[in-house]
Amino acid sequence: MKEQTGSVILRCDEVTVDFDGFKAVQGMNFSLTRGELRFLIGPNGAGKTTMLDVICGKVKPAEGKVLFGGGVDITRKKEHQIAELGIGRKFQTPSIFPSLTVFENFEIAMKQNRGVFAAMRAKLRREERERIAAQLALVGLEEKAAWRAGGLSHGEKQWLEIGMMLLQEPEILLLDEPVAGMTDGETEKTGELLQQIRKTQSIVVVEHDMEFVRSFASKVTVMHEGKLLKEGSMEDVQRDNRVTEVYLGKRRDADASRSTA
Ligand SMILES: Nc1ncnc2c1ncn2[C@@H]1O[C@H](COP(=O)(O)OP(=O)(O)OP(=O)(O)O)[C@@H](O)[C@H]1O
Repeated sequence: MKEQTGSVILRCDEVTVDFDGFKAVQGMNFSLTRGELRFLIGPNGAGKTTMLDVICGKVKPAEGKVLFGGGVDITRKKEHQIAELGIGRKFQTPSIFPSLTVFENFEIAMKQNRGVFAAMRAKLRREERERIAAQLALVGLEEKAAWRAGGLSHGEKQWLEIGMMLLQEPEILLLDEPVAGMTDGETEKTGELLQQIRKTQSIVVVEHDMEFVRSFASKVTVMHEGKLLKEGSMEDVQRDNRVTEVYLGKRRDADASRSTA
């Protein structure tokens, strides 16, 4: 694993997505290396979520290619095939089982291919228990293993779902606004968790919280109107006039609507 750090794990070449004539993504290039924690930012409607949808197979591009790992073409593969190959997607709303305990949620994630009820009946092997324990510790939910998942805080639910994803052992995690609605403390903890995860996996995060991005990003990709606007360190990105314009323009609009309200 270690010697592979720095090699390309995902490449999107000239991806274009056409929604009935509207090009949500236009000729987008995106490349991710192993062990990277990449932030994908840009104003509303820039095409960020659509890019995640393309990578996980939910949306098929009209043009372009998506290559995974050593160059496996996943452009036309089905969503479940892409998940099996090792790309996990987390959506904004957590998909957990609220009436089951945190531990039971992990148990189901571990045995997902057996179906929910079969998974509940099947006895865990020792190594499976150990993997769950390790995941509980990683996401900081050890002491809440017996809690009903529905009783967790918003942040804890997000961590539970991230932990459940990790039990599937994906090579790439795609996260859409993971800190939306979190407290400052939860946001900080999420950043630290992502830093931990990137030691073994690669992560792409779509994010609007610029404070969070500033604190935890090494490389940032900025999209605007379906295209790549800028890529680099947060400092590089912030210094770029075109990026400032895109964001300031948005702020000016928001200010204008506030002052006329
Ligand atoms: N299924 C769809 N059909 C038609 N248009 C769509 C569809 N999904 C997204 N769009 C449009 O494509 C554009 C890009 O959307 P997308 O959700 O990818 O942007 P985004 O950068 O993630 O924005 P936000 O930050 O607001 O989530 C938007 O104009 C959106 O309205």
